[in-house]
Amino acid sequence: MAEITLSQLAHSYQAQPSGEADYAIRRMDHVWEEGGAYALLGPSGCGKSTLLNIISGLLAPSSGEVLFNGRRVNELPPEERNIAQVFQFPVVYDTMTVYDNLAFPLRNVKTPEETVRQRVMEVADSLDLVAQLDRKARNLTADEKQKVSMGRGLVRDDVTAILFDEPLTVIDPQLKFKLRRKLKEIHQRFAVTMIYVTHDQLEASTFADRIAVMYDGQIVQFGTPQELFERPTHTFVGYFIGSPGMNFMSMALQGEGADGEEGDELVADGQSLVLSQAWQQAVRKALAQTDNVKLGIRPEFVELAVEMVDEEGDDRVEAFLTMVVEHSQDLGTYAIFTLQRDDLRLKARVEEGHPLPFDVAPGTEVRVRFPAQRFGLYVDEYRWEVEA
Ligand SMILES: Nc1ncnc2c1ncn2[C@@H]1O[C@H](COP(=O)(O)OP(=O)(O)OP(=O)(O)O)[C@@H](O)[C@H]1O
Repeated sequence: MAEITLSQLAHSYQAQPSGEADYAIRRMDHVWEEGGAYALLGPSGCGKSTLLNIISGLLAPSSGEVLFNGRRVNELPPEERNIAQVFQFPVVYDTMTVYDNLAFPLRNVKTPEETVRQRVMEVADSLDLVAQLDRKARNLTADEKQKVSMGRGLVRDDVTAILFDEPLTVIDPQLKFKLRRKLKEIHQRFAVTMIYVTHDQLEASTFADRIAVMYDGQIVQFGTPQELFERPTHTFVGYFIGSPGMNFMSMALQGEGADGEEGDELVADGQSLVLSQAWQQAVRKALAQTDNVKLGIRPEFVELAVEMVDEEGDDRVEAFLTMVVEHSQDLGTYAIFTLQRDDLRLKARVEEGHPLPFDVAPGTEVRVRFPAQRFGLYVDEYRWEVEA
């Protein structure tokens, strides 16, 4: 096992990259601590497989270093890096039995047969493969074959890390949940560093203690599932994590000031928004630097009221405005309301017991309130902390 450090790492598949857009991995520094259960989460094409292949040595980075326990391994070929990799599709020897498939990585490094037997039985037990041990791999279902692939990754206890590249793609949906839990149990049992690549947030959060969210060749946030949900540090994380994702309102100054300069009224997607003093100051400061300023709030934290309340004196609330329910989606135990006012659209999650019914009539006017602590200010897509 090892700590894996990526230092000033960058990779382009082009021989002569001319700009940032030509890089599959933009310059990054990152540390995967020894023994951690990590997920690398991001949309298709963001660079996840490229990053795994650089760690395992299948691909040499254009620049930067990969270090295992502080030692540079750039020059080491994959077989000397001791990384176990499990791919999307099963890699098994069809003519061998399940037992021999699982034993293969151990026998390869001349492990005594008694140890082989012990480890194979332990891994087969963890993955519910004991009953299949004597069967030829070619007679297995796709699910079972992928379990054997995983088992081959897990069987050696001297590996630097195990990298899983979307390992559950071929697995039956009903089994996926079970296998994710299994992998988590196995992590606890064997305490090996695991990096699990996926584009599925549920898969990432059931498996990992910490998730690295990747977007456009960069890790834009590294944190616990709760941190990613509660304090996304990049708009992409807000949008990608959660269902539906975070609401973002583009901020601008409106009206006409003296000498034809831009006005002084703060608007959110064209709507004037009553903001507390601290937030007004922060948004104005950001707008003095860039046009790309957004306020973000998750649908779960948007508060709705049908009656007017005295918000001015309520220091729990950072901002409020009046909107209309465009439509509602009843999802059984909660509902998602789409709220609208001219160009501004927001989603709000409404729980059972709320004074508004899930089938609220479209056109109903509601008071929308944004609680303090739940608001985020995003400047050029990155979060700024606001002292409220
Ligand atoms: N061998 C290659 N040659 C050229 N470009 C490549 C190669 N492999 C990947 N790319 C490009 O590099 C970028 C990152 O691809 P990568 O496969 O690492 O992403 P990913 O996040 O793993 O995507 P997916 O989830 O679809 O596998 C993409 O723009 C992709 O088109």
